Amino acid sequence: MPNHAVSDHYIKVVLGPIGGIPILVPAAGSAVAAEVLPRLDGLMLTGSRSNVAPDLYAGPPHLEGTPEDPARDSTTIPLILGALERAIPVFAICRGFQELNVALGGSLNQRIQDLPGRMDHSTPTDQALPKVRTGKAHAVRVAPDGMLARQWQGLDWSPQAVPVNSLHNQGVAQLAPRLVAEAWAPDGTIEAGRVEGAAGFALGVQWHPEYDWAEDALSRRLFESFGEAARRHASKGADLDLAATLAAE
Ligand SMILES: N[C@@H](CCC(=O)NCCCC(=O)O)C(=O)O
Repeated sequence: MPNHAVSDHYIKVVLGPIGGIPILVPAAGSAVAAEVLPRLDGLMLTGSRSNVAPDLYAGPPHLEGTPEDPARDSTTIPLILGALERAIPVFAICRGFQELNVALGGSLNQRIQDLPGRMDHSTPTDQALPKVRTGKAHAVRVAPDGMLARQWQGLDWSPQAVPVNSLHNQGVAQLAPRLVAEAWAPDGTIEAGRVEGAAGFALGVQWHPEYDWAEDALSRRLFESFGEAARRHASKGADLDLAATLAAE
């Protein structure tokens, strides 16, 4: 029986540092996306073992057995484009970052570990020790004047080496025109990007800050900033509603 589900890590991070109420959007297509968007203060795109369909970025077919989720693709791509159009804050994590890149016209490498000179960014899902799967796997270099650097002002960190976890086989091949790279792995894999010209918070990361925000101040700050952006967006909506009510009187 197919299910629409999300890891409890995402529920906890919304209720925790984001300070919001999590609403799960079912992977039920563009019609649902259109109905849900006006009701959202922020859009967080979660990770998943499934992969964005290659025909969405003119890529080659996946290797046999590569998990896909076309129902999710048909929901998240319209959600992303609609959220950016409405200046709804967007925080895209792992598969979410890949969807953001594809939605804006970019493409993906399907198995980074098979590319010359590249690392293996995946973490075997059969490993019993959670820390091995969700612990820090490599460092990323961060743009010293970008959005990540602005979020992390005042915290103890170095743009040369920010440790992150790594649970992905795929990654950015061609960066979308509206995306600006914010972080890179040692092998050059783009690990984060912001949407140029976005009216609000619009960031994607290839790693999983939802796994370690309780002990990692940099991870926690990203969610806090996203929550602040969502509340700003909500208050603008409330102001518009009030203005419309007053105008109608
Ligand atoms: N399938 C894509 C995206 C990877 C991703 O979102 N991983 C999260 C997995 C969650 C978990 O296993 O704990 C890729 O492989 O690049």
